[in-house]
Amino acid sequence: MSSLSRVICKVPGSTSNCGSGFDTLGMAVSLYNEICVEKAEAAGDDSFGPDIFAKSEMARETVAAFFEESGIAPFDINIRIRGDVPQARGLGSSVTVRGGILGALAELAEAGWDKEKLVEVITKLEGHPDNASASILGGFTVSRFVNDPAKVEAVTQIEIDDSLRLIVVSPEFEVLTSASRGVLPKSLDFATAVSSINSVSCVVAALASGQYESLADAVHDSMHEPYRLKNIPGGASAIAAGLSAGAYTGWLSGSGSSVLCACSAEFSAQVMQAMRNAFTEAGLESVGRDLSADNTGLQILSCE
Ligand SMILES: Nc1ncnc2c1ncn2[C@@H]1O[C@H](COP(=O)(O)OP(=O)(O)OP(=O)(O)O)[C@@H](O)[C@H]1O
Ligand SMILES: N[C@@H](CCO)C(=O)O
Repeated sequence: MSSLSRVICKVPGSTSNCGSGFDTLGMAVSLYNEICVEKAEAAGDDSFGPDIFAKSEMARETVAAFFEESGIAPFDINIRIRGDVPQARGLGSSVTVRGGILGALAELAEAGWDKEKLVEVITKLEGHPDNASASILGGFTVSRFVNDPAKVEAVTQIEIDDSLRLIVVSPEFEVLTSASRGVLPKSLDFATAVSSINSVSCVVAALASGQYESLADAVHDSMHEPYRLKNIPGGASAIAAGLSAGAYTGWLSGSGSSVLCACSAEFSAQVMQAMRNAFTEAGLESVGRDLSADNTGLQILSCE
């Protein structure tokens, strides 16, 4: 057993799918949670945040997965979380929780896990790799799987510079990913599949080449957004308003409820205002954030 008693990780939130890149594309964003894992006997005060272990089924499931996967004998811990990633808004909050717990526990128990191992285990827990790859590795990520999205085979990571602004607007209500996956169709017709391949290829080409202006009008998703956006009042209008105000393109962030428009810095203020107005017109309060990509991913902030 290591002599460490407390480890703190910083984990960025993420936007996923990026249009039609369902379960495949993700991007870490400059919005963070910090997760503190401490041995129970070393428990500090609650100034960092309250211990969530007893209250959070997700935390307990993640801790159990760590001990099972590592083969290390379980020990008692406390888990504290603080930060700015809103829960159940399509910004990968669940991965910040799972990633922070696993990253900190792996240090605390000297499990020798690298970031690829963290992505593998989080992907198994989440059932898909898109948010996990982005938040742990940073940047824009393309995750490879064959048939089973819970089993990630490889990840390509691409740095995105901060000239690309990510205007994220989150309406006041939560959408649970598990529920939002339930509204999706069982099959798609051939024309929809072809159009989705075209859209997602254009997004990947623009982001990989750094020619962000070729994102213009790139996202035309008919795989998941139409089914989900109709349950988010103002969501489709917010993306359309952002495009009219000068954004290159826009998408439903993850499974929602946040929507995102990508633009150059000169348009960011007007794009955000237009997007927020669309939610106001739909009768919803919203929070707007002008973000960039995070190219670092999970970081260990301190080990004591
Ligand atoms: N700060 C937090 N503290 C405790 N639990 C959290 C926290 N943030 C998220 N969670 C857990 O994660 C759940 C939300 O996960 P979910 O996958 O539904 O949405 P998301 O990860 O925010 O969005 P998406 O997967 O679409 O990007 C919450 O219901 C809660 O169980
Ligand atoms: N690819 C996932 C991301 C949200 O967790 C989905 O759209 O359901």
